[in-house]
Amino acid sequence: MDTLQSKTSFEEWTEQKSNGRFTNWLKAIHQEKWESVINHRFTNELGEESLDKDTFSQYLVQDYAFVDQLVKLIGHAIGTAPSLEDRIPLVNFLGQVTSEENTYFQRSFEALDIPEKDQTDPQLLPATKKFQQLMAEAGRSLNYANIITVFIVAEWSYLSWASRISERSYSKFYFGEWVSLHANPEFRSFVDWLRNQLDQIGPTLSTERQQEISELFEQSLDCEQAFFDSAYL
Ligand SMILES: Cc1ncc(CO)c(N)n1
Repeated sequence: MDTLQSKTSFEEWTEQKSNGRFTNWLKAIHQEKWESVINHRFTNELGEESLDKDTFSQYLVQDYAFVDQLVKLIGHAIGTAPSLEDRIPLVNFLGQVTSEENTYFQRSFEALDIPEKDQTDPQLLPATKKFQQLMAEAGRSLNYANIITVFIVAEWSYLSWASRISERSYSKFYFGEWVSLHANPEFRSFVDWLRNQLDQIGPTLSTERQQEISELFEQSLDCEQAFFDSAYL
């Protein structure tokens, strides 16, 4: 396990690295939490298709509410991105979430017999509310770096665990497609592009602001962890 302290500044860290990406610094200083999220029991059971159907159903219901807030966050990212060139990949990704991913949820809800009320107005778990609040707050900051930091944790962590379990074939489409939605070449290149956005901004920020971004990255990881944990409550 990495022995880096969360206090290691980006400046200190890059001195020992040639071409160290800002987002790799963020991951390195929160390595333990990162590993815990991407190797969560939920992802392991999903990868073995041994995940309990009710556990997955509850997770999907909560996640659809997460996705609604994520769509709003992407809207804020689009509005605060520095140029049209930067807005376009965000717009395309937003299009995917609201088409392919949205219909994945619709088809899964039907296959899993999820009541209408749970699809449109579910009882939110505390972890879902907390994550929504973090995204809403980042959106309200109207600060592109803050906004994409939360966004990066969400997409990069999903890419990481999904890639680990994407080799096998799945008998249930709602398991298999949930993995392939987060482990395909287009998604991979979007996540890399998104990280690059922050890799470019990060090094230009003051040490204090870099520390704030690091804290936001950590809070986002905490939200991911709690979100998976609450599938088992
Ligand atoms: C909780 C959570 N984090 C990240 C993603 C990826 O968008 C998701 N669907 N749900």
